[in-house]
Amino acid sequence: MEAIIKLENAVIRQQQNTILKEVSLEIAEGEFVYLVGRVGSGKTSLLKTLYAELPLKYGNGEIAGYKLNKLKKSQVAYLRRKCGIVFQDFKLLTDRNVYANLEFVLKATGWKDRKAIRERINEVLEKVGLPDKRDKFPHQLSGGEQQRVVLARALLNAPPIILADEPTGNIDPETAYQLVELLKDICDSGKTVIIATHQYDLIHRFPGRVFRCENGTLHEDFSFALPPVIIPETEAETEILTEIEETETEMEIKVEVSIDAEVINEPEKTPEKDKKKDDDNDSDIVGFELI
Ligand SMILES: Nc1ncnc2c1ncn2[C@@H]1O[C@H](COP(=O)(O)OP(=O)(O)OP(=O)(O)O)[C@@H](O)[C@H]1O
Repeated sequence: MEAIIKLENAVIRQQQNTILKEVSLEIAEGEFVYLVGRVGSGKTSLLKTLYAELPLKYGNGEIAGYKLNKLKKSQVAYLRRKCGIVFQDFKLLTDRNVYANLEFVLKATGWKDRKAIRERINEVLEKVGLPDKRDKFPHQLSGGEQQRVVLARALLNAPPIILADEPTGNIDPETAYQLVELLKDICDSGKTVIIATHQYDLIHRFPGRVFRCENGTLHEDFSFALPPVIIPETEAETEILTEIEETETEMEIKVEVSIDAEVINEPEKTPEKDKKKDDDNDSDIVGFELI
């Protein structure tokens, strides 16, 4: 499939400082992608480069058909319409309710017809599961609900790409799962989703491609393709998992004991001349006899 995001030997910079270099990646339409890495490793800078808040001066980059290194000022707004942005610092406007927050964005992007605006706002609020919160002000919503409204706002112009920087940063684990599940559903409807996160449990629960910012560059990280950690949701699941863990531990102990027994019962094979040396090194076997 054709890549909707492409970087080739790109240098990601903040002011005059190089944050990441030799960055190459290709992301296809409809992919679910995580960006991980330590604090300050360059995740936000990379996302900001993708939506042209930071300029790309060295290397090549293309997003939704726009060439990042040859971008004209007049194209920036059009490129940004291709990206729904869920960033911590793109907060909701506190002086107006949810509906007015969303209406503001639609009007700013050229929507005029009141009926069409109302229908679109109802659609996105429905999508994020908040149709009954349209009249609430941001301070009347929980952190998770506010993040959903931010996501609804990102979806307004039906962008093919969603860029989310730590979208679950300030919300509790269960609400975080619900938000990422929503992002996954959005991805399954054909959009490309990139999430920068420190929460690896999200990756195990909702697998995707993972890229890691490390040592001043970016590489794809395949270690998350290991079997997922199962997180119990109900008391019954917790009991089953505990039982499995206990059985596994019991089996491990049995195996260890039988191996120990074999070691202890094994006939002496050491030639006489080496016996003294072996005896000196066998303190661990003496320990087994205590079992
Ligand atoms: N506006 C700025 N001006 C100069 N340097 C900056 C600016 N913003 C970030 N940096 C620097 O760029 C580097 C990468 O920061 P960035 O925010 O991209 O990292 P990050 O991986 O997103 O970190 P975190 O996990 O904390 O969000 C850091 O060394 C940071 O200090």
